[in-house]
Amino acid sequence: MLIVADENIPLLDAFFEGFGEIRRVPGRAIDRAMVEQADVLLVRSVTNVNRALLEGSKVRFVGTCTIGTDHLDLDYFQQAGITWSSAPGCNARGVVDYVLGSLLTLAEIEGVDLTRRTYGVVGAGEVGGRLVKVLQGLSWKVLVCDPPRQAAEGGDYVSLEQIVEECDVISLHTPLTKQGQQSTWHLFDEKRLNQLKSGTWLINASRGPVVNNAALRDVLLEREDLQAVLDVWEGEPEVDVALAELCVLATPHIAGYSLDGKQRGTAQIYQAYCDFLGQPARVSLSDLLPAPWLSHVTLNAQSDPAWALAMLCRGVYDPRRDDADFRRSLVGSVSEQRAAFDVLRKQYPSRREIDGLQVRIEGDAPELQRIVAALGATLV
Ligand SMILES: NC(=O)C1=CN([C@@H]2O[C@H](COP(=O)(O)OP(=O)(O)OC[C@H]3O[C@@H](n4cnc5c(N)ncnc54)[C@H](O)[C@@H]3O)[C@@H](O)[C@H]2O)C=CC1
Ligand SMILES: O=C(O)C(=O)[C@H](O)COP(=O)(O)O
Repeated sequence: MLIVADENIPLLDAFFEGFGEIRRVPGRAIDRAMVEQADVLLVRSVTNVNRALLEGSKVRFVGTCTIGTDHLDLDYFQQAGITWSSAPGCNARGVVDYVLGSLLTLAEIEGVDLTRRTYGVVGAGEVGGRLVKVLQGLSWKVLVCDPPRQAAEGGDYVSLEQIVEECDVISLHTPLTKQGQQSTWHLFDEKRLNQLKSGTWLINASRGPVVNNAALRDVLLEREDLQAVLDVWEGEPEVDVALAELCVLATPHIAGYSLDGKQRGTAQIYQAYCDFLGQPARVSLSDLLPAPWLSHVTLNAQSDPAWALAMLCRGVYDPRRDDADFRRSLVGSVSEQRAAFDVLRKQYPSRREIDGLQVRIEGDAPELQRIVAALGATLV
């Protein structure tokens, strides 16, 4: 049995060595010849898996250790009888932590009180839903736009127009879709970007083409009042360097790159593969994840709540380092810049999730308790 796998999938041996030969290959280089004799193909977001890649191969199971599925041709899988799985929610918390870190940076630069802003979350699934919970837990005002969920379940959702009209901060968490009424390709096009109210912060950690990058660059050049944070780019690994330079934070698609999230992705695909084979899972992620570098924090009850929020978030993850590393890579030729994008992702440092923290508060401090609970950390 042959498993062809993206070399950037962590814990491949720990989870898959019992099933057969594992052949590790660079994700962007995977081609027909590489998969022809494979029974199982394990990928990340950088490999387009479609008829052109798989037709004539032995592949019967495709797993992507990611949340997004826009690189998979699911219609073809169905026609060809190929079982597939993604890893829903695996790195959602990492993205939430990225957004929190971005908000802290924006607030510092702009001299703004985060408690007084109105937040718009577009797409309220695994990522957006968790982000909404955190923001609401902090008692910040949040509007949520998710037309598919609104149509399916009803509930307290608003239109995208209302988000654009009323929100000071807009964070995008939709999948990338190109068809249908709720298509998200260029959801933020030139027209919508021009409608953003004065002083809006726009954060995109979903997929690059959800925002028209060329239009965003032009709008940012025109309007100094707007601030953008981009983790994902149209055409990545190539990025519009001029656009990156206009962003407050620019990062190479690492919002979800917590160690926990990446390893969870592999574990979920392992579980899906065991289900496909009809056999019990024998390997458990909890036995494999290392202890976090920072696990216990003690706060004095007199701590300033804004300081405590920033300290707890940044103690675990601060996107400014990723931004600095990325900016240093935006030099040289296009091919050097493309290579650097992938190297930064491949060599990404170990990063954990904020909700893994255990926080002790010395004394009675309801406001601090609320912050700890909102972050999903454990009060001990
Ligand atoms: N930057 C990064 O590192 C990461 C990026 N992602 C991206 O984030 C996306 C969202 O992730 P999840 O929340 O886990 O996905 P999800 O599938 O759980 O939720 C997506 C939500 O978006 C909603 N939606 C779809 N079309 C919409 C539209 N036109 N307007 C508003 N809402 C719409 C859906 O109804 C759903 O509730 C993924 O598809 C992936 O592309 C995910 C993980 C990491
Ligand atoms: O899970 C997703 O969806 C993501 O965007 C991942 O963070 C992408 O990571 P790679 O698969 O590109 O390594």
